[in-house]
Amino acid sequence: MLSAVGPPVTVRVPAKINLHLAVGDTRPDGYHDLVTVFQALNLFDEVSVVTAHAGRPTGERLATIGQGAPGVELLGDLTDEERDAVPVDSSNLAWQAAVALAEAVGREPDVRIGLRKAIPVAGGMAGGSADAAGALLALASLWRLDLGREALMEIAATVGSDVAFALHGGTALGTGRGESLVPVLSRHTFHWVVALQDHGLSTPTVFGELDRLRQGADAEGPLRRIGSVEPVLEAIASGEARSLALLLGNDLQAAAVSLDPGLRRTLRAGVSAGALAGVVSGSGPTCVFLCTDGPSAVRVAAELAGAGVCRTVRVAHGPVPGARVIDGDPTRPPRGPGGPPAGDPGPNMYA
Ligand SMILES: C[C@](O)(CO)[C@H](O)COP(=O)(O)OP(=O)(O)OC[C@H]1O[C@@H](n2ccc(N)nc2=O)[C@H](O)[C@@H]1O
Ligand SMILES: Nc1ncnc2c1ncn2[C@@H]1O[C@H](COP(=O)(O)OP(=O)(O)OP(=O)(O)O)[C@@H](O)[C@H]1O
Repeated sequence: MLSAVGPPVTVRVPAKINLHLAVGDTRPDGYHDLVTVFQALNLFDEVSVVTAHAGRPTGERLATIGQGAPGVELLGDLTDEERDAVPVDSSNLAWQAAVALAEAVGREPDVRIGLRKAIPVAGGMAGGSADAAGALLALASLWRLDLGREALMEIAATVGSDVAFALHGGTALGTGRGESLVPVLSRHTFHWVVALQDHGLSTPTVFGELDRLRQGADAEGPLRRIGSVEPVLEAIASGEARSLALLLGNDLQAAAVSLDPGLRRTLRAGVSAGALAGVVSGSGPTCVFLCTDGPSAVRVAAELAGAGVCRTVRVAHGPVPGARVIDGDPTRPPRGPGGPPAGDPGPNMYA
């Protein structure tokens, strides 16, 4: 186990889905203006940070596990494919967040970051962005920074377009690149089935494919774009799953399906299994299916799991809060005698 200076701080951070994702044309900076409705679901990564031994990472390839030098490591029982999909060098988004925060406060990123992942990688649920948000909050606690959430969200926006929402959580209207957020009233719980694939889709590739389809489509008439966001906000406020189901939409879906045609079968199978509606989340390939209630979601998940259209399924609900410190906050007492909350990752990785 790593021997490290001081106790680690652990943050739990949720996955996101997009209930509505309207994509504008390409901006001069290469991004697209978005109007999106994010919702955080109870599918979490955990990010632990601890002060590392002195010494800087050697070049691009950060120190390997066990040496206690600054760097990133993956925790928990991941398959080889999952480990291969997540870089543990300086390109890891949690590390990039640590560097961004360290630069913002004028210190060295002398930390070891441990990631316990449950959010699908490159799945359209902002798994890497969630780890970046988790690292920001955990380090703000470890370093006892007097930074409000607004200041963290500004730094988050420099790391990636989805990182600010991973801090914010709940349900929110995102504009700009997706980093400018306004909370959305959502007092009701919505029940989802999440269909995970055995592969990812590259976000920039999906956006590029949408641009290509839109250019090509001009010859045969414009590619349909999803409608305005106001009805979606009203449906969320009503808590009526059937109303919201009619309004789920994602301009990136056509591009994701163009790159991964099997998603058509997945989307059909979810509705055939009893979901009210399905949509690709973000840049995909994860598909999410809105169900009438919890028991219905369990039934849909069971049927979808056997339909041969995805690697596995999860039953989830939202909204849930954004990134939260769950252990080690030096300014708060440790977790109570009632033992760790459900889903605890087990013994402290740095113990
Ligand atoms: C698809 C969504 O997940 C919807 O929430 C996000 O827009 C993507 O957020 P993200 O993965 O954090 O994206 P970033 O890491 O900021 O950008 C990755 C790449 O996606 C494309 N990108 C991303 C966001 C955006 N508003 N327009 C874009 O065109 C750009 O090619 C960019 O270089
Ligand atoms: N901590 C991390 N966890 C997962 N992927 C990471 C991480 N750091 C870097 N990456 C890289 O970022 C890529 C995108 O990861 P991510 O899981 O955020 O995709 P995504 O869920 O599609 O994101 P989005 O929904 O924002 O498009 C992955 O292919 C992976 O190589």
